[in-house]
Amino acid sequence: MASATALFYSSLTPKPKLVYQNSVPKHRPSLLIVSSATNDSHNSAPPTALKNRRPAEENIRDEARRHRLVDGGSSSEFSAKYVPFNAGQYSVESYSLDEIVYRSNSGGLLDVQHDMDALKRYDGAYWRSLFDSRVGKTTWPYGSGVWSKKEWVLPEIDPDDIVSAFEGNSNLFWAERFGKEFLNMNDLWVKHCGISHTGSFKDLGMTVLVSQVNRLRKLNRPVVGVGCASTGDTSAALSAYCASAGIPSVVFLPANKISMAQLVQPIANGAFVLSIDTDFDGCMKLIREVTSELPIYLANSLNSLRLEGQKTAAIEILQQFDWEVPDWVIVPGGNLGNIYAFYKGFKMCEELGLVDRIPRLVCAQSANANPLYLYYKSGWKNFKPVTANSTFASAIQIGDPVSIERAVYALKNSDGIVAEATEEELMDATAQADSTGMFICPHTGVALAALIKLRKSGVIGASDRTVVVSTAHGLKFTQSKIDYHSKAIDGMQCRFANLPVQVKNDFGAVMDLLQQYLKKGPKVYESEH
Ligand SMILES: Cc1ncc(COP(=O)(O)O)c(C=O)c1O
Ligand SMILES: N[C@@H](CCOP(=O)(O)O)C(=O)O
Repeated sequence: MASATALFYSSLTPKPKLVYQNSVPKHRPSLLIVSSATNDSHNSAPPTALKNRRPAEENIRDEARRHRLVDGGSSSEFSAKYVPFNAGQYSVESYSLDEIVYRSNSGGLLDVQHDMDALKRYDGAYWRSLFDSRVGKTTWPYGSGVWSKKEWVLPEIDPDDIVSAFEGNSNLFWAERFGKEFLNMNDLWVKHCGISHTGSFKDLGMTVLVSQVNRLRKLNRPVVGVGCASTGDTSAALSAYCASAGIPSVVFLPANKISMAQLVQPIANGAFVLSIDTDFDGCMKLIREVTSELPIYLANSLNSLRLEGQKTAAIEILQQFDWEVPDWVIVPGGNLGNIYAFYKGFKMCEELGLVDRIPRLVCAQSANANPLYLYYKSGWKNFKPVTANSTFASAIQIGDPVSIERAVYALKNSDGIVAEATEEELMDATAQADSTGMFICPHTGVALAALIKLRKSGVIGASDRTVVVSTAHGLKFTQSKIDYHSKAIDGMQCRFANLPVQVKNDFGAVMDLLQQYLKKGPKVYESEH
């Protein structure tokens, strides 16, 4: 006799439930019908078959390979190639991703163009289900937030060539107290891209670039090592991913302009580290010259491969809101690849029917390194690189951003805005965020300071759903926090400083202090110190 549960399920209109399995049936990427429950999670039946644990002698890469072999190989029905950035429909220039090319014939930027017609053979609901089905698994390579979107990233790479730390899937933090206390907002979110393998969003792009390098080396292309110029985070990601794949890495750092934590990352990961007596823009110029002479592959975001990984953070945000589109996304900008990556991720989701619009983008710059802001203020009339001044947001101390055209394109096509923040504004915003339980980097402080201004001017409304992209981990920037909280910054009030109180090793003295603190109330006590 049928059980009560079976009768209950049989009374529901059966709709195929799509569940991811790591085998990839040809012409139907990575989806398998395993039960006939409805898609409504309240009504869904438990899966009918339990998966067997893989044999002890097999690792997750082997397991994925075995499944591909059973399913008849891993040939992809999707593809991508390099084209000149924003070339227009009549351009025929294109390059295979297996070529080593960073610039178009005319010297312009490149973009990775996907075969959208092939992707459009599946509807938005299909892609949403596919991506959702891969979250939270350890299946190679889909346990990564980047590679869980493989068909939209590098569709043709063999999973065996992928170098991944299961990056991505970062926390989308509801900034409840910060929103309520400082901005009268209740739908404010911080996408913590810096809570990641090497502590910044660069991991998202670097897994893609280093995986492609791994493939190029297996194809015997002339790539002896990989190199970048860096303000600290790109070099950390590059050296870690290269070390994990056994590929040599070379990093050019502006001497004395990056944090100690960032400097030690490539050193520890065994990179060849050159500390050069110039700024980031000087290092960038040098690495471009060097990589055009030597078989060292360029890993900066001038290389459009990086942006394919970085764009998955945008897809993830939509996914985390159950495919509802936020009103605003605020991104700190330096070399300006990331703002375009976000635009591209959102735009692909719109074009492929996962969502019906894209959010408005805000790019936030430090006032000490603000070439995009100045360009925006000129009505996009007059772009001039600047010499970037020193800023606590040291990773965006960039005066001649390589992706300027990409950023302008992203902002114009998303009804976007550019904002800037002074040193005091960005450090205050950082301290305010930290006082509500975050521990953010100064670049995220730039983005929050921009948000504070846009809220005050009424551009962003109290109930607008807003996402601030946090780009690095605060632990990389502890010196700036120490300077702020010890009020050791010339000309800065440090209004939100929380000074430690020195007290002798004496019970009475400690009790006196605590009683004062409790009597006055923590808030009053803090503002007096
Ligand atoms: C922590 C951090 N935030 C923001 C940025 C800016 O990103 P992009 O250069 O893509 O504009 C960078 C690097 O430039 C960074 O390292
Ligand atoms: N902040 C970056 C600067 C270089 O940016 P990239 O995205 O072009 O590599 C860094 O951390 O080096």
